[in-house]
Amino acid sequence: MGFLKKQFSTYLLNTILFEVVVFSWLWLHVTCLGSMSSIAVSYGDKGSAFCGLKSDGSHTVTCYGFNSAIVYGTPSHFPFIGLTSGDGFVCGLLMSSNQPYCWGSSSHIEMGVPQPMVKGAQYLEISAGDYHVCGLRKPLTGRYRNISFVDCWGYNMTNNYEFDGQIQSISAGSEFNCGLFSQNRTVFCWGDEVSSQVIRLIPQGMRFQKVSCGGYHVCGILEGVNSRTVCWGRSLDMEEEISLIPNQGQGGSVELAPNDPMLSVVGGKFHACGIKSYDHGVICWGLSLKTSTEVPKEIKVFEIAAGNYFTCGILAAKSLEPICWGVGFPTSLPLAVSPRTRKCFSEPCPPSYYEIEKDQQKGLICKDSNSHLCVPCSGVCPDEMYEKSGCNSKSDILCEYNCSVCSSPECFSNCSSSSSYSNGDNGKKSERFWSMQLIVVVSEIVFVVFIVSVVSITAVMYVRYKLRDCECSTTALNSATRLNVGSSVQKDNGKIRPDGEEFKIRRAQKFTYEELENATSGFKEESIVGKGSFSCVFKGVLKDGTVVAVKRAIMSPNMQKNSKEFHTELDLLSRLNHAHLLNLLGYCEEGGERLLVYEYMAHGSLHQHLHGKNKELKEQMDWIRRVTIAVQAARGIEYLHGYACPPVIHRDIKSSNILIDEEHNARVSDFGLSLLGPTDSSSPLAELPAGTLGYLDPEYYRLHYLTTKSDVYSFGVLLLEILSGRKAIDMQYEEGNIVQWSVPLIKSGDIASILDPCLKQPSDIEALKRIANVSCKCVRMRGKDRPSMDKVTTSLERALAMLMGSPCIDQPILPTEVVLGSNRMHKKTSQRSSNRSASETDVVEGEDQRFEFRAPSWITFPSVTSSQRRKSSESEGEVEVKIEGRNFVGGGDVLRSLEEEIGPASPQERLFLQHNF
Ligand SMILES: Nc1ncnc2c1ncn2[C@@H]1O[C@H](COP(=O)(O)OP(=O)(O)OP(=O)(O)O)[C@@H](O)[C@H]1O
Repeated sequence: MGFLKKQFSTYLLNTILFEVVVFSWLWLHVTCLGSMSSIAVSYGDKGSAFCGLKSDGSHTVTCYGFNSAIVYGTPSHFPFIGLTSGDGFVCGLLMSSNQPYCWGSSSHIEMGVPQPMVKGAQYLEISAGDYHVCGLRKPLTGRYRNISFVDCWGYNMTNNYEFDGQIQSISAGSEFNCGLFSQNRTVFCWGDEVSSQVIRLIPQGMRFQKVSCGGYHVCGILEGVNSRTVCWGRSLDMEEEISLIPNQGQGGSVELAPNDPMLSVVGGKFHACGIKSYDHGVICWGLSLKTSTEVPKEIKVFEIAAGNYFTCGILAAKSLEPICWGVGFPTSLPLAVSPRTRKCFSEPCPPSYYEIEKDQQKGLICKDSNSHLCVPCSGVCPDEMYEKSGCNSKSDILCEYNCSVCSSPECFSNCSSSSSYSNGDNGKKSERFWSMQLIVVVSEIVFVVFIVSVVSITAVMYVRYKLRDCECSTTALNSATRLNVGSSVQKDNGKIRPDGEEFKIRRAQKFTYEELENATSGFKEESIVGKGSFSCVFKGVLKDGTVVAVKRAIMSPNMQKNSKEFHTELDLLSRLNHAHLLNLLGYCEEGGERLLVYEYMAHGSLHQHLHGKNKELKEQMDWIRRVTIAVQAARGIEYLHGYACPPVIHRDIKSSNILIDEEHNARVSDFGLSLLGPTDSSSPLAELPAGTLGYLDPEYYRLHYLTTKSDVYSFGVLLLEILSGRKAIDMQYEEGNIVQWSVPLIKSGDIASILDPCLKQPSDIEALKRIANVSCKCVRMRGKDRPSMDKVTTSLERALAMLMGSPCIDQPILPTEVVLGSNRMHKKTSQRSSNRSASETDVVEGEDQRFEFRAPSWITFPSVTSSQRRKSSESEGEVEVKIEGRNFVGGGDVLRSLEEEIGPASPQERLFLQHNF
């Protein structure tokens, strides 16, 4: 960008040159609503007025305008040092006594010399606000030289103010005043702060040349060659019922001063204007009334003064005549005003002064007609300009834009506009300029686009890099689920890879078949601890003495299915790590053998405890232990949904998949049916739903709409199982389906009748009531109406705390042992909060579904050979029905309520539902 600009600048330097004549006076007094100057403008109900010191050198004042009290009350014979004005009045600093003298129609300012007056007080400067005027006393000498006094008269201000330190100048705002300390050049303000806040907002550590107040703001010109302007305060009085618009080309806030170097600034009610130091042009900013006239273009002025909504200046080029803009200014001003800085010399102007040209001297008379009327030369040229010719007795310094270092819009526009005025081949130069400018603009756009692209690409790559583990995992699973058993190769995106080669097995150890055979004493019958749909589970002892459970895939004709589930579980368990998930220790894959090695769960499954023949075992499962297990299982599932990356939907939550370790902690097991998500939510479900009868989410079955809420449904059934001690489906009862039986009872408030009769009811069943309510919400027909697992966990934790008699049910009793083996990119946004109110203990209604998706196309459900299978658990001989298809028979009311909620079922679905419920 800089390179292009440089080329452009060089080009401009060679082709464009134009000149700007700059006038400047080294010292001009600042004016505000009424700071002292050779001109003053009054405003208010009685009309505006313009007063100026006559140009004949008499220092007497003449006023014009609509306020007759000012115009006719003008003390025309008193010479004044300077003038100031406010709402309906004008004051002048008398040359004879250095005291203020005021006239006009103000009810706050006395006509004549304002009283009370400190005897003998002489003033260096006076300045008027809306309804008051202040005078800066001449500096004291001797031991009081470091004390300054300011006397004020008028509304709310009549007082003598004492300040430590010498004050260089003062300026009055609407109802406040500011001063500038001579020594450190800092600004201080006093008076009413409420509407302006100018005291609080004073910029710290800045040194000012001048300061000037407006209605509710202050502007100061900073020290230094740049003479930058800084404004602060509130430009807008909220109580004003007037419509204000930003000044043309400038921001709406008066605090946003332009960067141009300034000679002086003045403040109106909501606006400010300044004289630019390099060309004496005027620039205004802030807010003005809609009907305001703009600053006349290309005027050059010696001095300016601001009223409330208008500003007046003394034209430098047109016989020193006044000119005003804004709203409500006095019109037809025939007055020529002498610049306060003019001097008459008998000799030609001395160094740093130059003579005002004769044609501009109309009306400006020196006492001696042979004298030379001189004014001070301007200071130095601003940054973007250079001094083309210096100050001499006949002319001011001449500054010219240095087009090679343009940075401001003014500089650019001046440089460009000058091209059309340069002599010779003007047209061509202009054309070249604009074509060059076009090139520059296009180049800049291309450059910006390039930078944005580079930054975006870098950001995307960085994010991808950070997410690489997550993606890898998906890929691995993707591959795993596509694996074809029976052939030693698999296809993935057209690439042929050796079977299982790319599995990312991190912690799982690879065992030989022989090792596991030895550990289980040759897989003998006595070692079997359980049987699943596709596997037998054996207890075994490894060489190092570790007791393990070895899950051996049943050798079936459907090898592809076995292998698929084997790899799904292998892959999932390898990447998951949580205190309440069953840990995978290793695996073996040799020939047709598929074996997974787990930690051994000494106390079997929750199903065995709840529904086993051993009554003692069931009774051992007291309420606290049951709810503890529920909380732990909930945490495990919550981890799968919220923390695992990618999130995992278990799909087969049931009591036989909740195992219990030596310390009676629950572990969620059996990931054979688990799916990873989320992925492309628009992908249709590839195959049929799977799960276990009684636990299966009806919405998932009906609509194939798989979400984490499907697990929530199953978990709800599990909770009902824990509370009632009944199986999910138990045909020995009239109401065989646990949901159908218990939910109406819970809803009617009859909790006691669903509680397990094997256990004594706790004295306070409130905790169990809460759990029952949670389970009801979990088994709602629509997934989106069910709570998320984190909400369920929180509710259960609180219920457990209650059950254990914890004084503070907001604090979970069990530590949350989330061991994050996978990254937390998918960590839920709604973290459980321990400081929720007790009223929130119930799960939130209408919870959003965080990982709602349709199963992606790459997921293949276990293929179905039989629509319904019976699985016998070796250890308990119980019967559990597992479904993977739709061919079912049976009946029930649930179907009706489901139909009411999610629409009528197809004949096939009706069969399933009738059978299932
Ligand atoms: N790590 C283990 N420690 C002790 N017993 C276990 C272990 N894993 C499984 N079991 C026992 O083996 C039984 C069968 O487990 P498995 O995970 O193979 O099948 P399932 O989940 O019960 O049935 P399905 O696979 O059809 O869903 C369990 O119910 C449990 O009793």
